[in-house]
Amino acid sequence: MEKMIVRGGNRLVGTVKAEGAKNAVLPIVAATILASKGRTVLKNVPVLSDVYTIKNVLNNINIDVEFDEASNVFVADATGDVSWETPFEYVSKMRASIVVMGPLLARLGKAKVALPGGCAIGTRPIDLHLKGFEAMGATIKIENGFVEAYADKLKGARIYLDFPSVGATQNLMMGAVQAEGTTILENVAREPEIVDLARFLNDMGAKVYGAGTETIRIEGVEEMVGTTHSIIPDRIETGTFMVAAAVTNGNILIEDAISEHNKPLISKLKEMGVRIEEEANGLRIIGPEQLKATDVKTMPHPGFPTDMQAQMTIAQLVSQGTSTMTETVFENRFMHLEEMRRMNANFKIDGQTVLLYGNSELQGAEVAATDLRAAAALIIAGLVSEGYTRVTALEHLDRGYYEFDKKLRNLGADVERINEDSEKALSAKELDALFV
Ligand SMILES: CC(=O)N[C@H]1[C@@H](OP(=O)(O)OP(=O)(O)OC[C@H]2O[C@@H](n3ccc(=O)[nH]c3=O)[C@H](O)[C@@H]2O)O[C@H](CO)[C@@H](O)[C@@H]1O
Ligand SMILES: C=C(OP(=O)(O)O)C(=O)O
Repeated sequence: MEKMIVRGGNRLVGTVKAEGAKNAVLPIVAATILASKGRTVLKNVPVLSDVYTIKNVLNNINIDVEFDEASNVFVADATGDVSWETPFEYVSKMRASIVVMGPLLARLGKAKVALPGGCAIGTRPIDLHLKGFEAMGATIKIENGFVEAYADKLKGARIYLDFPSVGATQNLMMGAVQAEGTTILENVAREPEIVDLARFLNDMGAKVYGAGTETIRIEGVEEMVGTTHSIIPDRIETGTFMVAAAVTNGNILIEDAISEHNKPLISKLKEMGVRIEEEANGLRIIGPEQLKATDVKTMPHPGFPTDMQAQMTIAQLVSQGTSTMTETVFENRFMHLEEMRRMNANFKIDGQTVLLYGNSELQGAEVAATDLRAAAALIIAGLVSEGYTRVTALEHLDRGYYEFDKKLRNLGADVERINEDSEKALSAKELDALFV
């Protein structure tokens, strides 16, 4: 097992590049199932453990996949006999695996997928996905932890989502591309990752209109064909570096960052005194000497993203004055703050809202990542804490951040990723020596 050791106190200065977006690539890889003809070539695919999980899911259903880490190119050939069953092993590892259901149902008329269950951030049901498939004529059976769906041919339908769920929007879009007739999806998710998926599907031959708005219309087509597509930059990885620069009084350029995708975060950071400038090849972030307090509420896009909530709370903790953070998307996403208590953070949780008392004098401590964004938030906290912070459970970090330690080090942070056992043997002097 590995842990991240962070020594606080350094400003982040320099250039960092945004990877391809995890939350865009996962459904897009699932969509390659639809291509009964031709190979699909995906570019700008990030090297993340979640990408390997979805790759394994595809391998398991007889799709040929190759991923070249050096070039970030992922190739999928789904022209063979695709199987309808995806094993528990991968779905249990990564909830996003559920998005193979729509493409399998569209292509084969049946799909069997392990029920994903909840995770550290909330219960995460899939009722909206299933209700949508039912409205399109599918029969759903839930048995022994698996959900099975059958429909000789899905039929176009008008479906209103009770909540603009990202996964349900993607699953239903992919189910509808080969359905009979027209599907209208209302109150859908509007995230940039939905738009990227729609572009990809359209390049494969689909007729998807309105992605990025509240209503998506899909005209069913007969056939989907492999294509070439480049994944959009990761707005959450970008946002994570924006916050890291903001709290360290840093000055960094995030190459390939798209400001349009990060509007709510940019607006809040500006309110806190951060300078954000658009440059030809990305976004420059200049953190102030002292951040100002601000109140934030997470919402579906174009609201403030829940995936930036944990990182933002660290900025709020070190800002001047009291801030609030209200989490409306997931019911249990303040777990990182319980860890932050060990780092001397001062806050009070009241239901969905946390009151963050600023000017916290954060102190290094040993803390465990409870989920992916908690991992990034705790490491950012380490950057502005006195002394050493040790962050464990890095398997969460690796789901969504490529070489996070190396990228931070290149920006001047004192961060080392080492084996937990070897760290136990290090004296204080040897720890200091890690960073000279
Ligand atoms: C791989 C991926 O893209 N993951 C993102 C996706 O997750 P995911 O697609 O799982 O998130 P959803 O938008 O579906 O979930 C949002 C809320 O809706 C609820 N819900 C969802 C589906 C359903 O059938 N019933 C239901 O009640 C969930 O429990 C949650 O409270 O969007 C989330 C919200 O922006 C992000 O945090 C995740 O990073
Ligand atoms: C919650 C996240 O991802 P997932 O939906 O894959 O758990 C995330 O990316 O922050």
